[in-house]
Amino acid sequence: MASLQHSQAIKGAKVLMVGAGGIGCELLKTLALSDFQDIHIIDMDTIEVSNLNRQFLFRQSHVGQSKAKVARDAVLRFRPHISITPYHANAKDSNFNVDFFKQFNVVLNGLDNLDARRHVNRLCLAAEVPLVESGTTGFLGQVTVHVKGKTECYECQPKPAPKTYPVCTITSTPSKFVHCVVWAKDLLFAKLFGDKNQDNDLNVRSNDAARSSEHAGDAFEWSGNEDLEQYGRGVYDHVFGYNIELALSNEETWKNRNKPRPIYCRDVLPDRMTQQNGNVDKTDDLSSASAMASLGLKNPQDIWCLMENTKVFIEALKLFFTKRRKEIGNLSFDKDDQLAVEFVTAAANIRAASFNIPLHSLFEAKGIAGNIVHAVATTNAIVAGLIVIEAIKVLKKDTESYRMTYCLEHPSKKMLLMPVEPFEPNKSCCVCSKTPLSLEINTHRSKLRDFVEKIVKAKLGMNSPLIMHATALLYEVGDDLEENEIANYTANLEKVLSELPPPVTDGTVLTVEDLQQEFTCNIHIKHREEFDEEKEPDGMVLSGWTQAPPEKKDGKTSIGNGASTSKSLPTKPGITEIDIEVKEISDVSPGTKRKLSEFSDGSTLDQSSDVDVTRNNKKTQKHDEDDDLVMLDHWDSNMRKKH
Ligand SMILES: Nc1ncnc2c1ncn2[C@@H]1O[C@H](COP(=O)(O)OP(=O)(O)OP(=O)(O)O)[C@@H](O)[C@H]1O
Ligand SMILES: [Zn+2]
Repeated sequence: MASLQHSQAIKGAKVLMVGAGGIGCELLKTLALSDFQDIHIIDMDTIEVSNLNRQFLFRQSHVGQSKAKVARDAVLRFRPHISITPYHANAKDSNFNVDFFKQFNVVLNGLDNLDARRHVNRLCLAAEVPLVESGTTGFLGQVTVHVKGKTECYECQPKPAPKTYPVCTITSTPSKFVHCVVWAKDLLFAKLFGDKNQDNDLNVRSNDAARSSEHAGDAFEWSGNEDLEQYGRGVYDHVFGYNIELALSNEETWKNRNKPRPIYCRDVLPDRMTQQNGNVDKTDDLSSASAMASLGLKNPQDIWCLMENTKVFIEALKLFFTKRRKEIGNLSFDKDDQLAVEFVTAAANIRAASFNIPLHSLFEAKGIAGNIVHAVATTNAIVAGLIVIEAIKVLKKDTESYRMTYCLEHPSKKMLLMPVEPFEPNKSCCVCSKTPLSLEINTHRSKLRDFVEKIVKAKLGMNSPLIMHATALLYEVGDDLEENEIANYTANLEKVLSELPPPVTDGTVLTVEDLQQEFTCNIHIKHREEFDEEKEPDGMVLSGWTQAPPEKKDGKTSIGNGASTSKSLPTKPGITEIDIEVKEISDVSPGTKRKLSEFSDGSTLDQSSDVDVTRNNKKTQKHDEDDDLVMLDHWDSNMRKKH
């Protein structure tokens, strides 16, 4: 029986849930059944067909409706007297500001991306509202508690960087199927169907740059009246034939590598698939826009031969231009978009064939392209239960018993759940401890735009940044700016740092601020001439976020409360940096506080991705470059998991 204190804490609480997906639906049900009376839910999504078998509250008839509203209605059916307030909105919208957050006693995250997690973390810090964070990826899960001044914040532990590949591996020298998928999705798909103004490295680097770009301009543009099959064949020949020939002419590249072979459409598919101006159906029935369906290819687990991939490539391209023409120019790859997955699979396979890399099925390519980890409903349910347990402790201010709990894939010492005492705030965290950062950058070459995109937005997760050099404003985003201010900031973006008014040079301290997040940090600029293209592809290095843990005299890494440093927790599931201090769990009497160091399997999930641990990116499953093992590296804002 719950004590009076316990039930009063629950009944009097006003709770904000962010995310009504796999974890969020379980969480809402568990909150309602635990007697919570006042729950607010923010989710920006509507229900998709792909959510139906993954989120138990949703039905076919709900497709297209707000997740938050449907989840509310489903739970009100068995708890009609509680108050559930849904918001069909992005948690980053400006109306969810610090004052909005202040009305809640606790915030519970069931998110799927790093960006939103960081944003909510900052608002919780600013509003001084405790946050319970969560993430799952397959069988792995974690729940952590973040209370300002008492425990580390969500950003105290650096998140592992998303797996990235050197540009030249993707554009010119792929050696794994994943490189071909990244090329097909981020370059070719983006070039043909995405925003035309975006930078795109699609053109093969060549000494003859002028010739290359001249040719590229023609091949990718559809004139509007050109026969679509002919256009598709032109694109095909350009990227799989001509560009490969061009790359081959760069002999240095191939001295120690296997040469690719150019592939031309006529050699694979001599005959046209349709008559000129032929049988392309011009209806707008999006559900039938599938190249596989048109071509009679049924099994997504089949590996198509080169000819089948070629047919899917041409057919998918034609379908985009006939059935989804309005979307062209605005599309970005979505793993739930069947036609996009078909196109990317075919393009990746044709490129793989060219580079003598084994071909893969659509099912496999989709998994790689969408960074999919199949979700386990039970893990979501366990994690939702743990969130409620921690939320109740927070409401009772039972600080001593807060735990971060890790759900492991295999029992370790007969335990599947590993509770660990939370760490103290990291004194070098720039978010909760306001510690300055330092940035090595070439101030003569890097533009303000590079700094804004790669550091302020990507690394610091700011949405509406303001950048100051002493009292001078270099850049600002906002709805209330005057035209001349906008013109001024736009011009600044294109200037290299050392030419800004006033110049940003070695020794400058920039102040970067996001007013909505109430997050400010100072960045010390250090000029550096050269960067390693492979290891430092951004051309700049941000540091000072966290410091290495103190070395103990015996050489062991210090772990436990107070040692909340970058090394104190393993950051990837299965990678145990702390095996050195393993204790038998059986030695720990029930009720004894445990630290992660006491468990031999210290699997830890990073919550940046939707699984991010999903997470920063959904816990994300990536295929490791070196051994084709599926690796969880949790953090790209684009990463996704599957339920
Ligand atoms: N910035 C945000 N504001 C509001 N809701 C968000 C934000 N970012 C993510 N979400 C929501 O968080 C939820 C995360 O849930 P989950 O990871 O189960 O995703 P899903 O959409 O249900 O599944 P999948 O990503 O595999 O399609 C989603 O419903 C998503 O809409
Ligand atoms: Zn912190």
